[in-house]
Amino acid sequence: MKKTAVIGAGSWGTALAGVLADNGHEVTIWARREEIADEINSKSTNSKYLPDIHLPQTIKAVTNIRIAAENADAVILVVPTKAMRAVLRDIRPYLREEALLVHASKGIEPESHLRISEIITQELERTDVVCLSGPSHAEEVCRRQPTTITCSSIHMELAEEVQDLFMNQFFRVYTNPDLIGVEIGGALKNIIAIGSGMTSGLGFGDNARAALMTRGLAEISRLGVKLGGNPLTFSGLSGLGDLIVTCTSHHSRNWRAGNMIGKGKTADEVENEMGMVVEGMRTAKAAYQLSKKLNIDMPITAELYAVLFEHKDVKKAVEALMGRVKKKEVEGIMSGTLPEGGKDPLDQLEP
Ligand SMILES: NC(=O)C1=CN([C@@H]2O[C@H](COP(=O)(O)OP(=O)(O)OC[C@H]3O[C@@H](n4cnc5c(N)ncnc54)[C@H](O)[C@@H]3O)[C@@H](O)[C@H]2O)C=CC1
Ligand SMILES: O=C(CO)COP(=O)(O)O
Repeated sequence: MKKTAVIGAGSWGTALAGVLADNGHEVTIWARREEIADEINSKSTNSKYLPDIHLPQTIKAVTNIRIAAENADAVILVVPTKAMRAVLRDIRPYLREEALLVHASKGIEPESHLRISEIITQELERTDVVCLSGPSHAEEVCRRQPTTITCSSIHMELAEEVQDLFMNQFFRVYTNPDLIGVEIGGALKNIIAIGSGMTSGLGFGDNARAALMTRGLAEISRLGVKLGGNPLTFSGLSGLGDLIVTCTSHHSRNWRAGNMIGKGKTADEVENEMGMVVEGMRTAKAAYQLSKKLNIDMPITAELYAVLFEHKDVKKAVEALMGRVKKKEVEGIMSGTLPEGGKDPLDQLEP
């Protein structure tokens, strides 16, 4: 039994707190708002973020980050990307050096273009962080429905500790040493999920969604490989797996946001209405900036950026994508044009 602190009492932090409590760990969840902590402590519910869900009664909530962190053996950071730096600055004085450090957030910071583990390293001056990422809607995890997920770190022994911490009969955890690929896949699929929601909002069907997901995965992989990710990671749980779960589900806030935009709302209206984080919006800005800086072709991201930040009409964005110049479908070994810096995926397949 470990003392664990979950930092962030939104849907995902609360769901992960439930898994840890099911596994017999002591769980303290840090909530920013008093009323959320009170509700968790008095009723074992978090109705704003997870309506109709009863949490294990052993979960305790606090609003003082020091109390959550100071005795914890493992600290799980689960706040939106835009809040991560401020939370890290608040928690830093109370973190034990030997505490296992995990994050489960999905995003890239605009302007700095840093992944979450890089933000953590910058703010805490430690590299011993593990990322937990994969196809996992909080609403289903809370109902103990079968879920698979990946954890990754540059220190694989720590990833294995996190695998042991979370793994149970309904929550199956794999490890993957490719931290760059795991974080990039988890962050960028949210952009494509917004696009998938838009196609439904526009009244398009399965063909459009399949097109967007497949070509979306191609551009996620293109950027991810350029940044140093393993091409195979993008067809794994944190890549294709998470792309499927977010592009095809009404649980996804990114999908729902895109759907509303497809039906005619502006990005600002949607962000105000959602009341929950829509990570894909800011990540679209970061990915667009990165694609320009690194000269990577990311047409779907570029069109979504124009819709979200330059008021481009969604239908015009679809026309632009469909009217692009002729292209070959496959990059790399099959077309004889391996992306610059990319490794041949066939060389990395295990026998
Ligand atoms: N909901 C899900 O099923 C999954 C979410 N994630 C990721 O987990 C991260 C957190 O998302 P959710 O819990 O779903 O979001 P949410 O929208 O359900 O909750 C966000 C939480 O962050 C807190 N928060 C917002 N701004 C803050 C600030 N400035 N400082 C401190 N706390 C702040 C809110 O009070 C709330 O507790 C995101 O990066 C998301 O992509 C990852 C996997 C699954
Ligand atoms: O990342 C998720 C599932 O794996 C949740 O996606 P949303 O943030 O779009 O709800």
